[in-house]
Amino acid sequence: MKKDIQNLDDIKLMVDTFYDKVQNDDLIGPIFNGVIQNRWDEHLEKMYRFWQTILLEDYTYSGRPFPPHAHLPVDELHFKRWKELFSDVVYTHFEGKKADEAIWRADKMATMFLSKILYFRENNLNPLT
Ligand code: HEM
Repeated sequence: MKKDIQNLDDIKLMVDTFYDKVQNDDLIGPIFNGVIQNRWDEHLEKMYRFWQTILLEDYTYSGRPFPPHAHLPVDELHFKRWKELFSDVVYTHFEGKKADEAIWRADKMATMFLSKILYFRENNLNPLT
């Protein structure tokens, strides 16, 4: 039986495994690598803090998640792939309430990011002003 996500080591395993898959994905990998380039360590650190805040209620993240996504060349297909990779990774390693919550939260944020991106794009508005 698998365990649930319980501590920072679990978060690191989830984040490292997920972004490893992301970097090697033919659809979304190039988008991430194009923006992040040689700053992967910094991005991973930030994502540990993000998930630690959400799932462990240890408030180490204080950024604004949406702005870096505002102008990315992405649509529904990219978010679908992101969610597939994420739930594969989470359920490969974990099971339980926190694992389910991670998927649920990611799904809500993906829906929100995509609807904002499309709204601003379709209406020719700048999401960052
Ligand atoms: C196809 C979908 C996605 C793409 C291509 C994408 C790409 C990126 C990129 C390029 C960055 C900026 C890295 C940097 O310059 O430092 C970033 C940051 C981030 N992403 Fe995503 N992302 C996607 C979906 C998501 C989803 C669904 C979530 C929610 C769980 C998420 C959460 C975050 C967070 C929290 C940050 C850090 C924001 C900050 O700077 O504080 N992303 N993402």
